[in-house]
Amino acid sequence: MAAIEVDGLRKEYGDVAALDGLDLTVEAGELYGLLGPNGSGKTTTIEILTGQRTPTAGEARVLGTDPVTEPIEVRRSIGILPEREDPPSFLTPREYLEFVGDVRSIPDIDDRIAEWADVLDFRGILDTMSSDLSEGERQRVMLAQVFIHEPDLAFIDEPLVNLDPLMQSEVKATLREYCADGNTLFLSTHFVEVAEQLCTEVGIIADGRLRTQRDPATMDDGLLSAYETEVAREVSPQ
Ligand SMILES: Nc1ncnc2c1ncn2[C@@H]1O[C@H](COP(=O)(O)OP(=O)(O)OP(=O)(O)O)[C@@H](O)[C@H]1O
Repeated sequence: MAAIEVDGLRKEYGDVAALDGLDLTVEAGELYGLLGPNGSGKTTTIEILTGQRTPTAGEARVLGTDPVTEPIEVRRSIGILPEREDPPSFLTPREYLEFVGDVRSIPDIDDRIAEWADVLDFRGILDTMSSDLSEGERQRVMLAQVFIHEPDLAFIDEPLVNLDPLMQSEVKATLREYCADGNTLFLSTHFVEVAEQLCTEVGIIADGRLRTQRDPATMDDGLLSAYETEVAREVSPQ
């Protein structure tokens, strides 16, 4: 069974068709990157697949479950980090992750908090109010909440945004390790280099449709060239 299957997904916001017949399949164990320009439909795709938004038409399966009819079941079984999401300003990272532990019924939450604070290097700020954290520190706490319940599949919108180069490299290693253990990651990004360096499979989306889906390592001319061709085709169809 594929981890994610999307068939003819369409989403209209008034006159805007954010998704216009999106088809894609993500096999289990892939580190999948959905790459596309601003406004191409990446966030809308993640919102539908994580049960936050209803499509106008089309179907999807996430770990075999329909996120439209069974959104709570899907959200329980996955990890999610939406774009520009922070821990609550009035809680410390420890309090926030304990709260996540309650919501997700994690019995050994104290041990998991210690483990993820080590992996993502934020042990020193566990008891600092989140309002006093830098953007990169908040991003690391949010990444911890994605993985703390050990989901088989996680969705992350722009995973490396706000992180300094050293932390980007740590997070990339963590994401690769997560997939090497047999789990699946679905990332969205508009950075070609992030997709090229990190992902085992990349789908290029433009104007709400999947243009191509490949392993970037097999692209003779590189991902940037494919991206320019697919996205330029959309901007200038001649
Ligand atoms: N809630 C909304 N109401 C109306 N239009 C929306 C809404 N959300 C998204 N759109 C429109 O749908 C299209 C796709 O938006 P979406 O956020 O999915 O793209 P994206 O690829 O994630 O963009 P970015 O890289 O800028 O985050 C855009 O034209 C956007 O303006």
